Amino acid sequence: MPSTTPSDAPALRGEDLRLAYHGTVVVERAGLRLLPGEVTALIGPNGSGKSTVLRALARLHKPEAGTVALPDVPDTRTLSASEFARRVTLLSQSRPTPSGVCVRDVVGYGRHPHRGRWRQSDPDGPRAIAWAMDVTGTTAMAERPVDELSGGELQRVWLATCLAQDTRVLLLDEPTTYLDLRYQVEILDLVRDLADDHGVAVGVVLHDLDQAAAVADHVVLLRRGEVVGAGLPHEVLTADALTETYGIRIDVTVDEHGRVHTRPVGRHTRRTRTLAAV
Ligand SMILES: Nc1ncnc2c1ncn2[C@@H]1O[C@H](COP(=O)(O)OP(=O)(O)OP(=O)(O)O)[C@@H](O)[C@H]1O
Repeated sequence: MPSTTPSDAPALRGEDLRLAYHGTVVVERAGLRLLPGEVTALIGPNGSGKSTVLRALARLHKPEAGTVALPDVPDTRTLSASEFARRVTLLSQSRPTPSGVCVRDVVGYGRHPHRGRWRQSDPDGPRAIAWAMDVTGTTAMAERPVDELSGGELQRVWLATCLAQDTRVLLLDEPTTYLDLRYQVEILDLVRDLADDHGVAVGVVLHDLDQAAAVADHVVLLRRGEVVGAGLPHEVLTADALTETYGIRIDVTVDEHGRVHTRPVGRHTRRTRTLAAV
């Protein structure tokens, strides 16, 4: 993946998005700007509209109002599916698993937009596929059928498929779901590297607020289909905003490195026992 010069112009922009299912509006006036070389985390409770926004940015959900724009394309609806897929990719929450297809071939699906309708040659394909499999730790399973993989292995294969697509914008819907701790950390490190070293603009939905604070340059907080906070992690992830948004008490601390840590306080939270009480 080539590196590029960082720029202040958004690599992908959603403006004033109104999104609905069967006439029921679930997201209103949402705006989002993904900058090259930066990671933007979308956070918010279940049903707040994160996936719907991400799908709209990926052109998989047609807005009732508003636009999705690339730097040189004011309305991405004017692009063909392949043109758009060469510039933006989405790792969605769930995908049907093809049966009897090996990992290498599934990762190769990511090259479709580069091959065109007549399956022209794709000289960069083998290198892109090998790189995507390498950085996601899927090379060793290249010949295995994907329908035999665990949830976490499959998640890494789908991520490899997105990376093989070699786009400047990467959208990830809960990419750490199913992953054990090691791969959660490795995938988020990879996301950071893609932004830092390759100038990729990343939009990522995360439920883990500490992960969002650690990996993201910007955080966008959604509540009931509205953007209620956007900015640097320590600006958005405040105890008041999180407590109000999630409906439970959430304590927030900022450590000496400026990193935000959140702590939901529920009735299950064990009280600290003092020695005297034992
Ligand atoms: N296919 C659908 N048909 C009708 N309503 C839907 C559909 N998909 C989502 N919704 C509704 O749209 C709203 C936003 O859903 P969305 O999946 O975007 O939320 P989310 O923040 O990603 O949630 P989660 O954290 O649970 O994944 C919810 O009220 C949800 O019930």
